[in-house]
Amino acid sequence: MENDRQPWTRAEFEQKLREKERYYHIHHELHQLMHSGQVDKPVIQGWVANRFYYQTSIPLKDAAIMANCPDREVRRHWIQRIIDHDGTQGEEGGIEAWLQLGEAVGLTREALWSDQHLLPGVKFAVDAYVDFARRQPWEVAASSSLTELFAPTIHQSRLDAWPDHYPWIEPQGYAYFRKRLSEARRDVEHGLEIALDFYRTRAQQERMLEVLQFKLDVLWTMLDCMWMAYIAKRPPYHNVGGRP
Ligand SMILES: O=C(O)c1cc(C(=O)O)c2c(n1)C(=O)C(=O)c1cc(C(=O)O)[nH]c1-2
Repeated sequence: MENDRQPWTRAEFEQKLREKERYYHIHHELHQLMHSGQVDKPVIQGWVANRFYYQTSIPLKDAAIMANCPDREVRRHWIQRIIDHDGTQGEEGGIEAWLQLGEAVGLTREALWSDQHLLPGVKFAVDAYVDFARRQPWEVAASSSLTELFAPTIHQSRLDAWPDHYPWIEPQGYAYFRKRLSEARRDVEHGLEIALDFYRTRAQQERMLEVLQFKLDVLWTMLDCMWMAYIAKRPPYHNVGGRP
């Protein structure tokens, strides 16, 4: 029977989470094209502009988790994620670093802040992530951030491959990816601890795999939308004269 099944041990459960790497957006064809130097400037610009919406939504997502969390110790820890992105006096943070990435690929700050390049499907996917964090128990929402288990590899791969393929990108643009290498590892340590403590029964553990899949779907869907717009050159309303 469903409830009679043994829970996975912590090590087994962590292994199951790590196996989800197979669906990480590092394997999306758009990321593969970007990684192998096969996209042109407008594609990189489109990706940077659309991802900006994700970057600016992450602190809203983390604030929603904190708003639902009665545990002071957890909040003391979790607040660092908001500071990482929003910055603080003397330490500008990830959103500023992403704006510099925008400038390094030839976009203005105004273009990023105005969302003028933001595709509706990317917006829907990112909003679904923030909405999930607002509605779910804080432990569940917290564990959905665990796609970050796989993020240092993708950040490192950009640092390794992009300067050769895209020499026109100004070097200061890479600070964001460098900064995230250590931040993501630290976030994952805390996120894993929460998830491994919270999901105890086998049914709960399996539910956690679905939560992680939801987050993988968010990331994958963002790239599907960008693929349609920038690779297939079929942005929304392309056959009826473009967006109003
Ligand atoms: O560039 C990427 O591929 C990537 C992926 C992810 C992720 O896996 O969610 C994050 C980030 N970057 C990132 O920079 C970041 O700050 C971040 C926060 C979170 C989160 O869910 O709380 N994911 C990610």
